Amino acid sequence: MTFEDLRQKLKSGEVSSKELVQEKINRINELDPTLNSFLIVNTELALSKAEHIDKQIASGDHLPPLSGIPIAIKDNLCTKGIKTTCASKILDNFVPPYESTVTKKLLNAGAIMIGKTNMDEFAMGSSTETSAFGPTLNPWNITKVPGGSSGGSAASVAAGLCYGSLGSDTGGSIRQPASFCGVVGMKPTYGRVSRWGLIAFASSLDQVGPFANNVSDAAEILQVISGKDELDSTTVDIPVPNYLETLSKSIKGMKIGLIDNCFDHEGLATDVKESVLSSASLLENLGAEIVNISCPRFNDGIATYYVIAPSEASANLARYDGVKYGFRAEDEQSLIEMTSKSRALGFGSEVKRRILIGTYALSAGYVDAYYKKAQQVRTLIRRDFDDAFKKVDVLLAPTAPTTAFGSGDNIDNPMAMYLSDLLTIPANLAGLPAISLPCGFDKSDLPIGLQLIGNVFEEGKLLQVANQFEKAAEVYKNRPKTDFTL
Ligand SMILES: NC(=O)C[C@H](N)C(=O)O
Repeated sequence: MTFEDLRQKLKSGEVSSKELVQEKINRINELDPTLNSFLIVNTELALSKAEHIDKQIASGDHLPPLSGIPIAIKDNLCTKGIKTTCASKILDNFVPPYESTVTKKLLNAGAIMIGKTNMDEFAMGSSTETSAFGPTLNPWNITKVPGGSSGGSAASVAAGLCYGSLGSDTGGSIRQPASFCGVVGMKPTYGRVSRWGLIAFASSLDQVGPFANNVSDAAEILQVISGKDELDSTTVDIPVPNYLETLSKSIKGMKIGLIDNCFDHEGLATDVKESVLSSASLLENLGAEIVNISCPRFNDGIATYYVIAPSEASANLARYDGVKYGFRAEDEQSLIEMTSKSRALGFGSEVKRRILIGTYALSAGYVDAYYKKAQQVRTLIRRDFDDAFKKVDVLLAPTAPTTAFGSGDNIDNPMAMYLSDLLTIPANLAGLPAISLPCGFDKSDLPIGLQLIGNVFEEGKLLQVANQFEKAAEVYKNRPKTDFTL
């Protein structure tokens, strides 16, 4: 069911919002003890909001678009009066006194926040295994990871525990879990969506975006959360187009570029390669022209990102000093001791690794060799994209080199874990919008993700191509068999 179907059913009285919420809560109670995709479920609040909306529907009020629809929120978005932990021990007791802009916009659009979803600690990871509150499992196969860092947001949509969710994407954290869990996930252009109230990881890269069961629902969520925000000076004052209006336009004559540098990687799984290439043929059948495009610096993205992102993280995470908020170590004799101990006990090992790498890359004597050099390569990567978009409308690549890997497989091997972001990172470094949507399954029946990358502020084109693909490929008809608790 799409949001449009739900709206019709709510309007005709075939179903009430309270029933929708209750159904999701029952499903969470049944499946989430296994999946662990939620950190908090707002049962009382969600049900009372639903009752209120049902009354408004009954009295014939004209209601905003997402009214009565249960949506989940990644736990790095501040929610007023509701604990927001970033899946870290250091924020375990943090109750924000304010609401993030994106959640405020969703609430104003009538959505019901059913709960806060699990994630890698501070969004650092690609498997949701670095959460201080236990890993999330993949609903397609519970021995596999759901991807990360927004693994809870992806798994909860895939398992039908909510109708859509929000995640954040710094190096692939929306698209890679969307790919692993067989749902749609989109990272908007840097500046399209406000980050006010998003707990910062790497501020020149972080973006908030939607997860959904289908492209039109993702477009609806994006529509609601986009736009200039006085509280985030990095948002850009460019009118937000009506994404739904262009969704069903034909893609005839559109030029789609296959990034050929993506396809010659030894780490690219054969099933993934074949499925993505046959998706390109399907787009060709729909009237698009497929062109080979070279982005020579594409594969340098990963080395660049793992200098820039930790550098920014080391600065952003300096605020967790045991004084202002969060966890504080007891019985220390001096301020320095208290701060070091609070950080030593409060942060997990991946977060510490990033802080160490970032502090090193920014230190006097090394900053030019690492941080400055990485920024220079970042510019070259962006220029490759600028050249590519002179020739094509949209670029096409796999979302991740593999399908979901096994729980525990990469957790002790950070390099292997980082490689999962190989194909998603370049869009973050260049600030470009990108979407992942299901395009097939591998031999073990795990979902494969197709990635489309667009020019700045061309989310509309991405959604249009994605929607046409989705309608033709019908991959979404397969759902995970969530009988793992039986
Ligand atoms: N945050 C992200 O976008 C995920 C990326 N895997 C990282 O660990 O940095």
